[in-house]
Amino acid sequence: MITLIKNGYVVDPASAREGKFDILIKDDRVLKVEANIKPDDYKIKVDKVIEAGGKFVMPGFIDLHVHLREPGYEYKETILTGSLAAACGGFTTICAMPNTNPALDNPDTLKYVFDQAERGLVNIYPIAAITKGQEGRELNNIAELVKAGAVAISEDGKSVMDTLLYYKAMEEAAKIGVSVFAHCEDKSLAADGVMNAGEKADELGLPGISNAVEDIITARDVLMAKETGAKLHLCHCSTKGSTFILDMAKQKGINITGETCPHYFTLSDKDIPEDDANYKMNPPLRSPEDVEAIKNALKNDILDVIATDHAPHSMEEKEESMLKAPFGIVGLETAFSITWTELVKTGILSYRQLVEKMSLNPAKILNIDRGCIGEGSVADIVIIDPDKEYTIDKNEFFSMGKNTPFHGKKVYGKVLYTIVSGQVKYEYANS
Ligand SMILES: NC(=O)N[C@@H](CC(=O)O)C(=O)O
Ligand SMILES: [Zn+2]
Repeated sequence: MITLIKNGYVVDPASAREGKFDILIKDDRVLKVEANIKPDDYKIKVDKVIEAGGKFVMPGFIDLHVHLREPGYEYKETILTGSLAAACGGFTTICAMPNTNPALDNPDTLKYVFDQAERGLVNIYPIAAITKGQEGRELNNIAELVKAGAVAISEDGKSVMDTLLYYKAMEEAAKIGVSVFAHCEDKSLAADGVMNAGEKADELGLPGISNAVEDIITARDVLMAKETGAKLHLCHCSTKGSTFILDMAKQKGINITGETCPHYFTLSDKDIPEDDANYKMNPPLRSPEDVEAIKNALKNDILDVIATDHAPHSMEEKEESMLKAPFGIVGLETAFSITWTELVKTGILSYRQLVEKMSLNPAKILNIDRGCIGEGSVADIVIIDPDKEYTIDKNEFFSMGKNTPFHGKKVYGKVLYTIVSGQVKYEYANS
């Protein structure tokens, strides 16, 4: 199968290519990237031509932080529906977090995820839990889980509060060379908080979560990464303090990367209109000052990754008050357009930086051969109309989760095609 993508504006930081190019794909691989490819010159018969007409062509996005809810919470999302949402959002690879039921803490459950993923539309890589049942008491056999296909280890949903246990996990991770994805939250300090501590929480009469809840564990985890030599990746950074710690750690040569999510550079706690659980996620929406710090850290490449933390829940669960509803919002189908609108169109990020943070850097962190459009690389590609304006409508999501604070938001940037291993897995109906 030979596919030719013609006249795309290619942005590929890995090869330092940016400009008008054609891309020739043979089966699952990129064969050639050149201006004005004439297949006849290579005596090649093209089966499919995609006329990109100047639209953006980028390496498929890679999401390091997705909750697929399977096994155990299929009423919220399944691996199949999550993968549909991913393809629609331009993601060709997603990482599944381990807080399922049972947790991804044993090879059999990992195998179950891989089996389900076969039916999915995109590449799905599981992240294994650090402790048995994510209960924070007993370490899993990390080597065995990595051998079974886990691309990273994480206790996401919570922190490993037992410092000695986490230290041992980091030592083991360092030995094996697998990344540790850290959800930084001091549970005792967070207490029963449901939103950012501050005026808005007071106004709504809701218990708050201070920045220190995140910053204290961020500092602890960074220090442990320094001592153990583990590769640490900070999940969903939301505070000014965490970006400061990340910056310092990088300056000291600690092996560390950091991610944030679109909601943390778009919304602050001031934007929460009322007690509405579509604005409830962990960590919470912070102050406008934190939002500015997150944007600056992205601009200055202190934050390396934009992930979604796609966390679907059922309508019934999210119709509850903020006190009762579970933490989390969906993000796979809105991440690109929000990032494009809020950061690229405003000049905060360049095209190159967007691709680095949504594709190349995640690939590097996972140590996988993706995130680029070089000759010989896997043909995971997304084609985007940067000028298409539309209104986010949760009812159009492929995801089973409709829990988003972005319903009704006007955005730019529509995914036209998502190509996984040379095959078109999603095509926008009106393109
Ligand atoms: N982020 C959230 O608010 N929720 C996540 C857990 C997590 O990523 O910490 C979930 O699993 O629902
Ligand atoms: Zn988390």
